[in-house]
Amino acid sequence: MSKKVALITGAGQGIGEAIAKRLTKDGFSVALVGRTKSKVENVAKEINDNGGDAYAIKADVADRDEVFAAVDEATKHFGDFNVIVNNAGVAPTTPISTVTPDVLNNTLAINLGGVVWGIQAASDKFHELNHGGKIINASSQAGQVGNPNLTVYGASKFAIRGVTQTTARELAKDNITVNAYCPGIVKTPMMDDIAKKVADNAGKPFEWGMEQFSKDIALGRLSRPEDVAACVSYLAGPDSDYMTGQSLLIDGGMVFS
Ligand SMILES: NC(=O)c1ccc[n+]([C@@H]2O[C@H](COP(=O)([O-])OP(=O)(O)OC[C@H]3O[C@@H](n4cnc5c(N)ncnc54)[C@H](O)[C@@H]3O)[C@@H](O)[C@H]2O)c1
Ligand SMILES: CC(=O)[C@H](C)O
Repeated sequence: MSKKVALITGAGQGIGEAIAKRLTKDGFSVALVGRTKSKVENVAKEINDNGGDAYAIKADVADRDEVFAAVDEATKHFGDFNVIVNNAGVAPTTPISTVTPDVLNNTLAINLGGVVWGIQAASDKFHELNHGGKIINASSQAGQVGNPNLTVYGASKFAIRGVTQTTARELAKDNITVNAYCPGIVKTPMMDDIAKKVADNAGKPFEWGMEQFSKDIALGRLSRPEDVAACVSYLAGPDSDYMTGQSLLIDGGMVFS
């Protein structure tokens, strides 16, 4: 039986890389999408060198045409298309006084636009292939509770939960599920960058910046990209066939009042 095909955006590092490797372990062929071709090519090579079936595609998720082209290219390469993980995102640190039209528009174009174009391209492809599929979106704990200094980022992540619910209701009749994952504080370049900027703004060391986000974690440790990938593995697999419109909080034991 041929392998199922998953496309992961932002797969050149961090959580996206971990998802690509986990879905490979789960038996998927994986298309890795990123703005920087060399980054996704490096991850694809590592996966293929270890017996996987990976293919790298350059695309900017803020560009609707490039997202549609990436889904078409993945389908042409592998011969089918079953799962999309709209993982790519950016996380500017924006105390409210610093928000500019460019930061707002650019962040929403990537974090929200990238998810909307991914949902649109994937659902169109599932209809064309005359079968259902799974759409999985990256939200965040910052899309469940307000984090100081993350107004723009948090707004985009709250929005993804709404888009997940609306499109889940629209697409359910075609056996297409739409869910989101909401990681807590995960040790990746994105999180390091946020912690550094928050610390710099306060004139404090990097460790203080990270502490501002990790002090609420009951387990007392940051999440790892592979912890998030385990949740996406569930959402991409048959055990979640009955679920849609959900935003799963994988918060590393953060306890929200
Ligand atoms: N790290 C965390 O603590 C955390 C927590 C909750 C949610 N998330 C979410 O998980 C996802 C991955 O986060 P991460 O920590 O791995 O981030 P990261 O910055 O380490 O990696 C993100 C990847 O996405 C790519 N990317 C960014 N903009 C793109 C675009 N326009 N087109 C294509 N690729 C693009 C980047 O090049 C990078 O390779 C993001 O959506 C983020 O919001 C992260
Ligand atoms: C701070 C946070 O929740 C991440 C970046 O989504």
